[in-house]
Amino acid sequence: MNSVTLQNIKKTYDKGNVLAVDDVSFEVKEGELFGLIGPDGAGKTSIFRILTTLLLADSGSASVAGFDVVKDYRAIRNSVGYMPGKFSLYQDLTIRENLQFFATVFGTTVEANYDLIKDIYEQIKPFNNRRAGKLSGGMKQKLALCCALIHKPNVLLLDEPTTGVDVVSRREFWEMLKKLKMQGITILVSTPYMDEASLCERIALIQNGKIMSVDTPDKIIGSYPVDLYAVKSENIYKLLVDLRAYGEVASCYAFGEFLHVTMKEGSGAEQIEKYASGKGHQHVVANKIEPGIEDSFIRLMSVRDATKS
Ligand SMILES: Nc1ncnc2c1ncn2[C@@H]1O[C@H](COP(=O)(O)OP(=O)(O)OP(=O)(O)O)[C@@H](O)[C@H]1O
Repeated sequence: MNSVTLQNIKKTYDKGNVLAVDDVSFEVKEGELFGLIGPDGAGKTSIFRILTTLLLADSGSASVAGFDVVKDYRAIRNSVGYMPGKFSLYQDLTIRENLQFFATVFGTTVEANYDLIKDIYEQIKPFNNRRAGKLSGGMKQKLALCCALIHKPNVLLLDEPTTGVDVVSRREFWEMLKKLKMQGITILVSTPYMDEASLCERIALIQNGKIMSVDTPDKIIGSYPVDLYAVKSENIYKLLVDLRAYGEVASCYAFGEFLHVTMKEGSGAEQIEKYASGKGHQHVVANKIEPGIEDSFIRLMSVRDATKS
């Protein structure tokens, strides 16, 4: 059974001039940890706001926990835990007061649902009397997650929960999500960090409001259709310019200290090295590598742009 479904959802702003969500369809299965992965402005927040009944789509339909986002908006609000991208807690209330506030809004108490939040809450409990505005990013994120869980939702919708949070807190957060998933909660989480894709069971890659692919991270990476090379030399910027001008190169982009390069048919690492050396580059290294999600994302984007033009 699906816990979240979107069918042909479209959303525009500014009287139709900004197309934020472009005919988006995907499903999140019950109990799944599903990632919506895309850069800033891709349309993630608009999708979350539509799913949490805070925004109406122009067209299409969507349901969460079996409830239609338009007809059954009241029921959705009770069965969904939502953690918005922007910090949503009351800055002037303490940790304890924020939790109590959210519990009261949902007609419950912190004590009644303690089991579900216990592991997360106990990490911030020593700071119970600190105002939310004075917490670190990681602590705010834990408190926001506790507040989103306080009414025992079946589905958690987390919009960029790890944005701006340090690496250790990000890792801890994903561990918490895995534990919540094990308790049967369906989780839809968005992130601009491609490295977090591998922590999800399935992902949807989104760019400019359009879903480019929906599958497991392994399958998306496995469907990368050509060989990929990591290339470097002593002058990486000149190498980028030279390789982009080389007729045998299909794509070339900077990736950390390397360039990631794909070639037109029949060409390989040796040919890259020979060409670069011929252009006067020193210490040229070209190795065939396994692509990652970011490479798949870039390729899907360029394929889509090529079919558009
Ligand atoms: N209220 C609004 N009025 C006009 N344009 C908007 C509005 N909200 C979002 N947009 C535009 O819609 C597009 C999608 O924005 P959205 O916030 O849904 O994306 P996002 O992937 O969540 O990115 P971000 O992390 O930057 O919020 C962007 O081009 C954004 O500028």
